[in-house]
Amino acid sequence: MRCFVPFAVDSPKTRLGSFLSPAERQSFATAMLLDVLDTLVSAGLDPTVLSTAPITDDRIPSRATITVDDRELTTAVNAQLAEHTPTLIIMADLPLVQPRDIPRLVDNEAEITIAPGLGGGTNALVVREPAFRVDYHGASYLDHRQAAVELDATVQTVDSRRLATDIDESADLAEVLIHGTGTAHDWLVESGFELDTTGGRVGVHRS
Ligand SMILES: Nc1nc2c(ncn2[C@@H]2O[C@H](COP(=O)(O)OP(=O)(O)OP(=O)(O)O)[C@@H](O)[C@H]2O)c(=O)[nH]1
Ligand SMILES: C[C@H](OP(=O)(O)O)C(=O)O
Repeated sequence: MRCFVPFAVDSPKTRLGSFLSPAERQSFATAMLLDVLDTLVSAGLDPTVLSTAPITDDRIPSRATITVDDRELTTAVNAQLAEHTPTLIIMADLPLVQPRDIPRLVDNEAEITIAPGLGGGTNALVVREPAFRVDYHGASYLDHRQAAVELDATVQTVDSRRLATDIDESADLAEVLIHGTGTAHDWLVESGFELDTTGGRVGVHRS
């Protein structure tokens, strides 16, 4: 199955801006991308990074093809969907996803399969209906369900904690420290992040 991983090269992860410098945000975003690519390759897929700009990190080309499209996310993804289905679109900020999670997406026969993110985004999507188009941001999980209904397409939701955990805000970093096993986890540890268990909900602090 065709598989695209959208990736914003310039100024990624702005919501982590109070914890990470711009260079660190780029480095951490790349670490998460590496985890996602390793998972996809281990699951037998041949991913393409749908990138806003060329990627200079030499660890990426051995894991994926890189396609550069500097249009915004929804436009770039829809251009790919217009060419061919079935297609898997999976985000680059899902470092907890493991190879065993991927068959739940790609082996599903529904015309639209959605793994929602916490907060209502669309973390992964398999499109088998050629007329379907994405509309990201906001509660895009609901928007994508509605778009499928309007096309009379069958919809399946994949309820998975690992697929749902997109790393957007500082509280999400604790999830990577607790459950992560790959490059993003190691990046946080090497950058001095530790769990902060002093308050109510576990967070992170930097030593
Ligand atoms: N190709 C492409 N990918 C994008 C674009 N914007 C975001 N992405 C990717 O889409 C996924 C979800 O991104 P978001 O969490 O919405 O945005 P972000 O830039 O990573 O983070 P914020 O700046 O905090 O919103 C990640 O894999 C991003 O790298 C875009 O304009 N084009
Ligand atoms: C791309 C967007 O991500 P979020 O802004 O929810 O992280 C979405 O899933 O619609």
